Amino acid sequence: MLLLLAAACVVALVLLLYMVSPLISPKPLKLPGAHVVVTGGSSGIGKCVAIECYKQGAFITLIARNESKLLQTKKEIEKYSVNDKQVVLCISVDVSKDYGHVENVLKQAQEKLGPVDMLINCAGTAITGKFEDLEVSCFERLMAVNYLGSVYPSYAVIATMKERRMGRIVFVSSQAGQLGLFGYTAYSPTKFALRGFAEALQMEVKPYNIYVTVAYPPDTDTPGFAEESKTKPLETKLISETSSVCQAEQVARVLVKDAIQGNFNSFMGSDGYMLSILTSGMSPVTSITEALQQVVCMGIFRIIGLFYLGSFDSIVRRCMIQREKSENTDKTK
Ligand SMILES: NC(=O)C1=CN([C@@H]2O[C@H](COP(=O)(O)OP(=O)(O)OC[C@H]3O[C@@H](n4cnc5c(N)ncnc54)[C@H](OP(=O)(O)O)[C@@H]3O)[C@@H](O)[C@H]2O)C=CC1
Ligand SMILES: CCCCCCCCCCCCCCCC(=O)[C@@H](N)CO
Repeated sequence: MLLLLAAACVVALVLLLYMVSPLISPKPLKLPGAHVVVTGGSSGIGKCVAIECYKQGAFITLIARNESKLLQTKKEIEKYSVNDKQVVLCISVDVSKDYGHVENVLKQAQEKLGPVDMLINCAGTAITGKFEDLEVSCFERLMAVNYLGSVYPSYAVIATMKERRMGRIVFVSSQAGQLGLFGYTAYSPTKFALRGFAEALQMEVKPYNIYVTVAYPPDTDTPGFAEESKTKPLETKLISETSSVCQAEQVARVLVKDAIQGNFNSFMGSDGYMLSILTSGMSPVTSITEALQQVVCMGIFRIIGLFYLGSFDSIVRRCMIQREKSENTDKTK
């Protein structure tokens, strides 16, 4: 009897250890003196992320295509220096085209500023429209920029990070990478893809003390967002209004904090919180409180989510009826 009890205790202890081991929080990354690479660093969220890291004492490499925009942003960032050693390096490259090119420029950056401590994959773009209205080439282009454009820089830095047994890699997904919405047939899959990639990569690199973060920002006031809004279908606009437009500085602050702490999930606001719990699936956890919240809240958030889905369906239906009506009146004219 005693033996049985002892065996049960051992089994319980082993099970507990298995459950708790993935919950151990990593040691925060120290930003002062660190080398942070930000792709898409010349505009919007990427620019604010670069400023946030620079303010905390990091050395920055900005990556984007347009050189004059890069130089202008470099000047802007340099206003926030906290010591006279800090450097902002600019590199013009398309992250989505040629892997060899991306590898070369990252090698150059590491020769100048040392090995990369944190890579933030922010380069990306959105095209919205009804499925049949989008050109087929959009699907390839968005996958290339948003997905492969994050894989290539990560591939170029991972070996050194593993050797050094430290590092952070951040992927900027989107709330549209947590649920598919009207108008986002080309964009959403690229952001979902980042999540799958990040989960697989995190499992590989965790024993090397490298932590991966996926950020899911809501609509954010940036030049990219302004551009996207010009051609957005009415349905997408109305559905998106469910959650408010954020400031890029705010998104950047949260993202950098989560990346430093090594949190897998980075979200903002109350719907961001609900979505992240609801879509946590088999993604890694980085704290016991996070795990508990997922276990307790998932069911109730699903119920709330069903109301959201109902309202989205009704928006789409109303827009369709409206459109058909106006088409009919056009015909009778
Ligand atoms: N704004 C929003 O509402 C949201 C945005 N996001 C995501 O956040 C990221 C940043 O968005 P946002 O700040 O709005 O975008 P912006 O359009 O304002 O900035 C995009 C940046 O990426 C660079 N970039 C674009 N394509 C490439 C490329 N092929 N190679 C290298 N650099 C490139 C741009 O520079 P250049 O053109 O000179 O190359 C620019 O620096 C994107 O991944 C976006 O999907 C996620 C959720 C919401
Ligand atoms: C319990 C569940 C709550 C669910 C709330 C859902 C709210 C949905 C709003 C979706 C907004 C879409 C953001 C896309 C942003 C983006 O990536 C583009 N702007 C890129 O430029």
